Amino acid sequence: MNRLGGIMGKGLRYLTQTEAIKVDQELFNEYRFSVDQLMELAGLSCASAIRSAFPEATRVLVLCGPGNNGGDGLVCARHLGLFGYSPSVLYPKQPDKPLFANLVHQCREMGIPFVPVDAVIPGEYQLLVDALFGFSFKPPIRAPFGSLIDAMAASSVPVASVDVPSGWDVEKGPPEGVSVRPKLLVSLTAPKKCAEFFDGPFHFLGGRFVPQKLAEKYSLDLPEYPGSDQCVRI
Ligand SMILES: NC(=O)C1=CN([C@@H]2O[C@H](COP(=O)(O)OP(=O)(O)OC[C@H]3O[C@@H](n4cnc5c(N)ncnc54)[C@H](O)[C@@H]3O)[C@@H](O)[C@H]2O)[C@H](O)CC1
Ligand SMILES: [K+]
Repeated sequence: MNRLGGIMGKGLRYLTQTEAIKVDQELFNEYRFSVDQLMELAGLSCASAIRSAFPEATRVLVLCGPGNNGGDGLVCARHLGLFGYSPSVLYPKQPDKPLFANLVHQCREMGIPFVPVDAVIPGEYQLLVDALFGFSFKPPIRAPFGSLIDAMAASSVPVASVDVPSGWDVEKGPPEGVSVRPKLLVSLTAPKKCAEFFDGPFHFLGGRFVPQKLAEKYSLDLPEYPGSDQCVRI
């Protein structure tokens, strides 16, 4: 156990950006998972970690980016709704692909509001879910995301980051100056190198879909997930 009650993996490995992309590609190509399958489990694990870390929050704003990290955010929003939270989604750049259009449709049909894009995040939320960028992010940030990341960084509302705190270099961590400082980080599959700079109280591992053979190939040495839980505190 670590000082905050989490389970320490013996030698939990922190992945480089290249390794994270390679593991992801192997899941799709060698193991023939579809992106929908993995995204569903990734987003569910994020919602589960949020339920563990922030059981009292009700109004949650999920900020979704243009890639699969944003897709995880949409799935997470849907599960947060099912868990009894009141999520809203901010989704400035919606890709023109059926996967994302379907996730948006599901959220809308389940009564989840999509809020207009605004650089100012109103104080009516109790939690911000940062699903803007994950392991494919390459600085510098392009519009309109810079102002959103600045607004998140300046907000007094706690932030829960999906996989990588947005705006952070995937390996080198937070940029100089003001940056997003999440209270909760949900590392998916395995933590990325930037997670070594995470200093918030809650670090969870999620994305419980990694085949043993793949974990061994990359020496991931993942901690055991308790029972049927979708996430584990690390
Ligand atoms: N194996 C797993 O663990 C799985 C993780 N999942 C999630 O997928 C993301 C990675 O998704 P990907 O689509 O590869 O990338 P991102 O979402 O990080 O972003 C790509 C998106 O962002 C744009 N972009 C990149 N850099 C910038 C920039 N500087 N400014 C503006 N925009 C930028 C780029 O053009 C793309 O549009 C991973 O982290 C997990 O969250 C899967 O859901 C399941 C498998
Ligand atoms: K993120």
